Amino acid sequence: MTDTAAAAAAPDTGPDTGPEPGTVIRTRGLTKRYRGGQLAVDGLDLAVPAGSVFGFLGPNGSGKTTTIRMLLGLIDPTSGTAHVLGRPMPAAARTVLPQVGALIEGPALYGFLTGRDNLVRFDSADPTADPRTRRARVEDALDRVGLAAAAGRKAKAYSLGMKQRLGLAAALLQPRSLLVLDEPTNGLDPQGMREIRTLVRELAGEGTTVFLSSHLLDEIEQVCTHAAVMARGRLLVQGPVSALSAGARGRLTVTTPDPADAARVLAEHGATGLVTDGDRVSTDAPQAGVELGDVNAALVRAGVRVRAFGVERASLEDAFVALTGEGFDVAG
Ligand SMILES: Nc1ncnc2c1ncn2[C@@H]1O[C@H](COP(=O)(O)OP(=O)(O)OP(=O)(O)O)[C@@H](O)[C@H]1O
Repeated sequence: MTDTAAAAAAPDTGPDTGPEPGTVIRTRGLTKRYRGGQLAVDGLDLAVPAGSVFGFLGPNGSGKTTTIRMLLGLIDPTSGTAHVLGRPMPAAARTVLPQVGALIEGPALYGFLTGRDNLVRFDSADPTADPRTRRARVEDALDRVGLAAAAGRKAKAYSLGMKQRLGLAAALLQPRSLLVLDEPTNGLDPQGMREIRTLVRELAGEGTTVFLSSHLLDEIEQVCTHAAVMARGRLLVQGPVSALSAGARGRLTVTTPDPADAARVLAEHGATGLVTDGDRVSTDAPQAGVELGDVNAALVRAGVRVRAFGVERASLEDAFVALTGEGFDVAG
């Protein structure tokens, strides 16, 4: 039996506690072991709040695409459950998927057709789409992704960024509650990345929940309200991006012509993680309860000439390093 046949045969109920209100995607113990034995996703408990831009972050091979394929009912989990828009997947795929716009592994476009005609083709393939309003839907979708002016050009002449936007336009032909985008900026130049990020922010502003996978930490920081971090098929952490970054302490940096004295004074005040680099001495940010002004005063009292003094906010990357004890290796 194929995966799809198994999915169709599965009943629309399951041995789990069901969805949660305000949660657009909920998985419990979601696990996928491929036939070759590879454990791609291992006991994933994911909760994506309605209205969030949710970044699904992890190095290549960490299980992001496999998870997305299970969420969309394209492959069956080995065990565990997934609810999307409150319904179990893959059992409820037929009712759920029309409300979900998805862009995975690049859009399937006909290069010899214009951008507009590609959208007409997508719309015609949708049995629920009224042919009488097709033109308006297509023009509206082109407009939303900023391709109205280029709509009459053949898709093969489009840049990679334009092709991605055309794929998004196809996903937006119908109103969607949820957009699922697998590495939407992969392979794009900085301008193309900016276009996609702007579009994602706009869509989120209109109330669409966006679930996007990425291996780029700064991308997640720039566009996402929430994030989950995957490594080797397991979920390391999830939550609001601000809370994830806050989990890491940030760094206190002192710029001074007297770095050796500064390092000594900071060490005497219990600083950890001391690093001296030329005229900059940095340490882990002091624990809560330590008054930064006191640290600065101690430096000055000891004769250290302080040129600059400040705490740099922790980034998501700091949080990731703190969590895993290793850098974020995109090569996986
Ligand atoms: N069809 C398959 N059969 C066997 N193993 C697979 C299959 N698809 C993926 N894998 C393996 O499962 C693991 C997770 O892959 P997956 O593609 O889900 O990761 P990813 O985080 O999306 O990475 P990428 O960004 O490279 O797609 C990898 O070790 C991969 O080699």
